[in-house]
Amino acid sequence: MKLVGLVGWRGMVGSVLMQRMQEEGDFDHIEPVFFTTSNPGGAAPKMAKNETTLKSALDIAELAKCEIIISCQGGDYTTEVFPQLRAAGWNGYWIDAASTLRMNDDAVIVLDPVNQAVIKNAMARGVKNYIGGNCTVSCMLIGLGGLFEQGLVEWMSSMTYQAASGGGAQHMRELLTQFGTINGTVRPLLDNPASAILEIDRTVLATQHGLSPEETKQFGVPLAGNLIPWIDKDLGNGQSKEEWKAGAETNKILGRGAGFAGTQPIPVDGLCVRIGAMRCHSQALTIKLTRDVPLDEIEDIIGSHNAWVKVVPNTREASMRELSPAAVSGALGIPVGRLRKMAMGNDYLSAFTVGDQLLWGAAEPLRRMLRIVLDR
Ligand SMILES: NC(=O)C1=CN([C@@H]2O[C@H](COP(=O)(O)OP(=O)(O)OC[C@H]3O[C@@H](n4cnc5c(N)ncnc54)[C@H](OP(=O)(O)O)[C@@H]3O)[C@@H](O)[C@H]2O)C=CC1
Ligand SMILES: N[C@@H](CC(=O)OP(=O)(O)O)C(=O)O
Repeated sequence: MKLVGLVGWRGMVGSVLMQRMQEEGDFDHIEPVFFTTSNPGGAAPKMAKNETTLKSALDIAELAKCEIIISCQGGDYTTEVFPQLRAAGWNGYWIDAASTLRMNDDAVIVLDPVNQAVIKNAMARGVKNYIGGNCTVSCMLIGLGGLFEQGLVEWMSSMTYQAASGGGAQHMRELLTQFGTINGTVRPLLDNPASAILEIDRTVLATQHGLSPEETKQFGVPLAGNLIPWIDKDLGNGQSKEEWKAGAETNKILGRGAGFAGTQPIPVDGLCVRIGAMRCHSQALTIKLTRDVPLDEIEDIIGSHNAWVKVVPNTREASMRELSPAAVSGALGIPVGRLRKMAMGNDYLSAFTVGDQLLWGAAEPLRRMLRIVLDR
């Protein structure tokens, strides 16, 4: 059995990956070696077989024994360790959740229900670096992959509603702490049915403005009862890095644009907004179709693309029940709804989609890439 190094397995993304690997029986097919940056020599988790102690994730010689390494440890780790490993002559498969290597020429962004051909082609060429995509992009493509596959997207605008988990575990905790503080200050008023709603509102606002530096350490500003219309770095041209990824990564996943001779990129752009959801990213999409296709055909194309996408009828009841973070959290299904032709013309389509950003947005594409490598 192949030695598979697992780095970052106890973090938030890593824990979801471990859970999915157990559910799918992936450990039956590998000899796992668990690495750590903080506790070398400690006990490996129960999925360990022969190697029951944790190895140092900075030990290049130990890492190099593995034929495949999966890292969910983060970008700083990849930046530090990956070049050293390759410099030491390691020629194994590197499968990574971090964005560090995504746009490199010798790396493929993996989302096999959408770009299996790109992955297979790269494997045939000897490419060894397979990187999970940005969570918003991956969830969008599992939902709308059918339209891209059929060449129906001329351009797309995505307006996102991204969960706290995108920032990491501490961000989720901070969101809940803020909700708790705010609730605490208005609790007596809420308990009194005769209290004035404007007083409650004033108290909430004063509490948001008065949150301590400790309570806004991760986001920098309140997120509870609020939103933040900027995610990731400022690129200096008015666009956030998260917004740039939508176009850059979508096209790379699809095998279009720069690096893919004879293809033109599909413009994908919009605004990325952080909201107070826990772990599901949602997005409202405006899609300019390359031609006017009847709505029932569009629903068929979207719904039949893969096993996880589900078309939600464009009704109030179905949208409220099936098209929300609370409905989708913890599951692999990607609902797509609010499908309708827009006032701008019959070749303008609206859509809304929601995805668990820790599953299709992070862990699942890596897990499936491991199986592709094992099955090759
Ligand atoms: N968060 C997200 O939504 C997404 C993240 N990613 C990528 O995945 C990387 C990892 O993200 P994420 O899982 O959120 O990071 P975490 O902060 O949850 O975990 C990263 C590492 O922190 C260490 N750690 C320290 N304290 C703890 C603790 N109390 N519990 C668990 N681990 C701890 C662990 O390393 P050790 O065991 O060595 O101490 C762990 O592997 C990101 O940097 C990013 O590159 C990709 C897509 C989405
Ligand atoms: N930036 C995403 C999470 C993430 O980790 O993205 P990436 O893998 O592209 O760095 C968010 O904040 O929601």
